Amino acid sequence: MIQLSDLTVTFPDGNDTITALNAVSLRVAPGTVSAITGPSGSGKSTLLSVASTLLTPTSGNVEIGGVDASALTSAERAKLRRDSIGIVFQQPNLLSALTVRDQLVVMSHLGQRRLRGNERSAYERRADELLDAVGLAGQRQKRASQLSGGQRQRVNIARALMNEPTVIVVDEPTSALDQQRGSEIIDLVITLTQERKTSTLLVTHDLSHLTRFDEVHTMIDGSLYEGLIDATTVSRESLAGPAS
Ligand SMILES: Nc1ncnc2c1ncn2[C@@H]1O[C@H](COP(=O)(O)OP(=O)(O)OP(=O)(O)O)[C@@H](O)[C@H]1O
Repeated sequence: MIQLSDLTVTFPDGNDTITALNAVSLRVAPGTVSAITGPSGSGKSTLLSVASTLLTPTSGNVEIGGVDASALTSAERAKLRRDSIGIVFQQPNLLSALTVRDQLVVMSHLGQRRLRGNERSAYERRADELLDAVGLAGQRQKRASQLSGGQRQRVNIARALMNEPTVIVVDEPTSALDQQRGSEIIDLVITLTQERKTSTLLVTHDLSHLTRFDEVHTMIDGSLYEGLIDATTVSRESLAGPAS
C-alpha cells in the first residue's frame, strides 16, 4: 500500500521557484491500479520520482506499507526501494549483454555479495516463474537485442516484480508500442496487480485505456484532481478542488 500525503515539490528557477507538485495526496490500495494523466510539464514524472523515493519532496510524506520514507536514512530508503518498490521506466533499460533470465536474476542481488549456487538457482526459478507470467517462457535465453519492443517492456515489468514489491510505479508503459501491443501491456499490468496485490501507480498520456483502471486522476499545474479532466477547456476556478 502506498499513501502520498500533502506532497509539495519546488525547484529553483533563477530568482523564482517552480512548483512541480502542489499539496498532492493519493492512496493506492493493494490490488488496484491508479492512473495519472495530464498535460506535459504538469508534474506527473515528479510525482513518480517522489512516490518511488528517488526524489525527496520539499514537504509532505510518502508511506510505503506504513513506513514513512522521510524518516529513513538514504541507505534505509534505498533498501525500502529495493525490497518494496518495483519501478517500470518508459523505455526498457535492459543490459544488452545479458540473457532475458539474467536481466531478472541480477536485479535480486544488486549491491550484495556474489551469489552462491543454491541462491542463484532460487532466483532463477523466480525469474522463470515471472517470465512465464508475462508470456515470455520461451525467450529466457535470448538477449535483449533479439526482442521486440513489446517483449522488452514485458521483461521490464517482470524485472520490476523480482523482489516481490508491494508497490509498482509505472511510467508511460505504452509510449513506444503500437495500439495492440500497448493494450496487451496494460492488460498485463492490471492482471499482475490483481494477482500479486500490488498498489500500482501508472502515468500515461494514452487516454484509450483509462476506463480499465480502478482510479483515474488528472495532474494540472502540479495539482491532482479526481477523474479525467480536459486541462485545455477547464479553468482552474471551475474545478471542484484537488483530490485528497
Ligand atoms: N530537476 C528539475 N529542475 C527544475 N525543474 C524541474 C525539474 N524536474 C521537473 N521540473 C519542472 O517541474 C514541472 C513538472 O515537470 P514533470 O517532468 O514532472 O512534468 P510531466 O507532467 O511529467 O511532463 P511530461 O509529460 O512532459 O513528462 C515542469 O515545469 C518542469 O520543467
